[in-house]
Amino acid sequence: MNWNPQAPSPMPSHRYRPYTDRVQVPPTERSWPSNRTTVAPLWVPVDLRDGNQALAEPMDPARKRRFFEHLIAMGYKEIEVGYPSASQTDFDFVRDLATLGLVPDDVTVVVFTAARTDLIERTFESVRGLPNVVLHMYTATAPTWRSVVLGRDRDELHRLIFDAAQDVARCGDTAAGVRYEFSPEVFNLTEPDFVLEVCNSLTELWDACRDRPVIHNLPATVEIATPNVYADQIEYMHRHLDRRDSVILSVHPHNDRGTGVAAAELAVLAGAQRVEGCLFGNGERTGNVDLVTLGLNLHAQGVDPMIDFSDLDAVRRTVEYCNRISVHERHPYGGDLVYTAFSGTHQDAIKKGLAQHRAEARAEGTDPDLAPWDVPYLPIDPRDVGRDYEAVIRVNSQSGKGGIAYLLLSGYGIDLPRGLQIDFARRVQRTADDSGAEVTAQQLWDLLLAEYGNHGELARWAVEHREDGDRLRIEATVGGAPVEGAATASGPVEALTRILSEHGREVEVLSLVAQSVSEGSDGRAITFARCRIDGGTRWGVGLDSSVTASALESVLAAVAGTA
Ligand SMILES: CC(=O)SCCNC(=O)CCNC(=O)[C@H](O)C(C)(C)COP(=O)(O)OP(=O)(O)OC[C@H]1O[C@@H](n2cnc3c(N)ncnc32)[C@H](O)[C@@H]1OP(=O)(O)O
Ligand SMILES: CC(C)C(=O)C(=O)O
Repeated sequence: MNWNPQAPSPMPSHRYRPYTDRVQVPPTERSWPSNRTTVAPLWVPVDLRDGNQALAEPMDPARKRRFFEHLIAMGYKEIEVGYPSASQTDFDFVRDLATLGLVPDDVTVVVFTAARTDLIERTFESVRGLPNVVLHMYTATAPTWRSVVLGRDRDELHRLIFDAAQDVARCGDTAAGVRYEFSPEVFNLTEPDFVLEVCNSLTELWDACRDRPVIHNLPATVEIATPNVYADQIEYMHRHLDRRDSVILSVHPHNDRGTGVAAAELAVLAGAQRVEGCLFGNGERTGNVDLVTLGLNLHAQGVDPMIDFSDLDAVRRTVEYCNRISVHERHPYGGDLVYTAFSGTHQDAIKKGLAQHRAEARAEGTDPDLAPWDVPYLPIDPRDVGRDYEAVIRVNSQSGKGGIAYLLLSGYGIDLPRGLQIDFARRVQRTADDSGAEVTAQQLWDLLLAEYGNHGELARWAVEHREDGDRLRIEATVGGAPVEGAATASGPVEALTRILSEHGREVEVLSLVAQSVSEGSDGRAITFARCRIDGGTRWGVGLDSSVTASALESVLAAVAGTA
């Protein structure tokens, strides 16, 4: 129940206006809701500029270089490398890229500048010698920025931008592979007709053509509305920008409302061809849109992101090292916990799903890593991004038999019989509840043996195969009482039950399952015995290098457990 609507609210929400009062959303014929994304847009990481300017400690040259090289290795083809007129570090970094030949031929570097002659000239100085360059000029265009920050009306601001664009055209040697980008900063709060007026004038001034298109980058500098509103704004520009085939329509969402990814995805449906963002969503305030999530969202829909995410942990380590900001455990695709289930029903479903996936791949003769994926609760196969199944299931007090069985199977190669899974899960839950902590595979193994195992009951044994059956001779203790004797039966386990009967212990072996243990067991056998004893049923587990001894021990352990 919400608080009493008559009482004063603790939240001063009345201070804020709905976006409908602030944004002019143009009337638009809207086709984006029924569009589908079937190819990846051009991704442009801006970590070295927008991400970097948001860091408490901007990257030093070594970090910048490591980040840049990782972006290249991942396959990014256009990379914003800095704001070279703003700092000597950025200027020197761009010069290093040029003089040390660090930029592959198929990669374009983007350099960022404000619309000021001195800054533009300095920016061009920084890129001398680089073959493929985009000069990216920006100016805020939204009403509040015009009046409060820049002190210019629409016409005056248009003049400022146009003059600076002329400087760009004067300094830029287009023959030498320089292209131009313009960002009307805070596009999402700017009147659409003003954006069109400014952008179209630059398209003409810079003489955009199909072979040398201009980039108009339309930022949601501060996210203020739901993503569908941004999509409407982008579709309107997509439909109305002049020389559309000579313009690359780019978007640059931020994440103030937590919907940066959705905004970018809908903007692409609405006609955007290029997306600027940062890996794992670093950037001003709540960050730029996250290029990792965007890329892997496409991957999860069967669309090649055209970026190599196959070692996502290495990407994450680089980003964390360079930004000095850690990636959250729940971060989509890259967080430590995102392929891990603790809860029982999820674990059960994943375990069944993985088993079915493997079985189907085997039946089709397909590599499981390449076979179609449809495993409950796992939108993608963790192995696609270099994660292992080991971490998929972890056990705590919320877990059930499926997860426990999965850990023992993956850790020790043993497949607990279903009845034992149910019985053991109750005991594990008690232990986890008591400690409040996670239970590892090793702890489960120890607990299994402690709860059901043999504890030195079988001191000596021998089986003689004879005409009339197997003759078993044993010396053992059960619940502290000695059990010694011999009996002949069709097998050693039946003979054991006869010896036990002679000692006053009636035991019926209901099932016996023997397996070999994989992990660090020196080829040991494990046997799970389900026995009816004194009117109840009880599980026993035997572990031994001999299969026969492990079977005998499992029965003795079941009897000892009831003593
Ligand atoms: C949304 C974004 O991410 S935008 C990028 C923001 N990034 C940064 O600011 C990081 C680097 N910036 C800097 O190092 C500095 O701001 C510099 C070197 C570029 C300029 O420094 P300064 O000359 O000291 O100016 P300052 O930082 O105070 O900038 C404000 C001035 O630039 C003007 N200005 C702001 N943006 C722009 C623009 N895009 N184009 C032209 N002028 C602009 C302002 O109106 C103001 O002018 P005024 O002094 O006449 O009032
Ligand atoms: C100027 C643009 C590209 C920007 O960084 C922003 O709006 O956030």
